[in-house]
Amino acid sequence: MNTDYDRDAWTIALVGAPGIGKTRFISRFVLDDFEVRGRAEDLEGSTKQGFSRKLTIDGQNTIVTLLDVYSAPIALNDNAVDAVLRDADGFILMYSTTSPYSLQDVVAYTRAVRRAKAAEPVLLLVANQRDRPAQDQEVSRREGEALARELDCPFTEVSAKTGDGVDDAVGNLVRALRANTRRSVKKQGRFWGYLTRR
Ligand SMILES: Nc1nc2c(ncn2[C@@H]2O[C@H](COP(=O)(O)OP(=O)(O)OP(=O)(O)O)[C@@H](O)[C@H]2O)c(=O)[nH]1
Repeated sequence: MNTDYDRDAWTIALVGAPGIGKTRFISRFVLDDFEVRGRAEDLEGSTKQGFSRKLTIDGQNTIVTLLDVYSAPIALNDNAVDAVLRDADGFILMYSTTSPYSLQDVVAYTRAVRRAKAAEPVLLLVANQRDRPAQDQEVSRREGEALARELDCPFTEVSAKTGDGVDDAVGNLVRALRANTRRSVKKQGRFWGYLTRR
């Protein structure tokens, strides 16, 4: 039995406009279920509680906890929400491809995340609802990519409904978080080396 999951544990907060599919994304990732019912009912309406799944990414056992951060605009200036954001390791900035407004909102949510975190946060821009029919698609891939360049973070498209891209999105964010930790450990090493040489 492998017991080393908690050596690689990450908390990821989902932020974005109301009604774009954050809860369904969590349900899909944690329970492999889209319809929020039964056990998944517990996913609704939480701020601080996360929903965790054990999985293996690149051969390393991992626990990923997803937090559905309350998304009402007022929460952008809320101390309780700031505290939740501060505790998260990484962030999924989500919008829906069916809502240009939700794309615009990402900028304000990103600002809230950057304000809450002391160091530069590890971000992933995620476009949800890619399964919806062409006539419902109001935000192009190109617009998503342009915003990702502006925010200086990677970008991916998913569907919480079909599950397409969901595990890959979380996996890629975990890889970025691991790389970020290795970089800061290296920096700390250089700092200690500098101090001990003096
Ligand atoms: N077709 C399709 N519908 C989706 C998808 N994701 C979410 N939805 C629908 O969008 C609606 C809102 O989904 P939620 O997961 O509750 O959205 P939310 O962002 O958590 O909403 P708040 O809790 O208000 O912040 C639901 O009716 C879902 O069925 C998706 O990938 N594809």
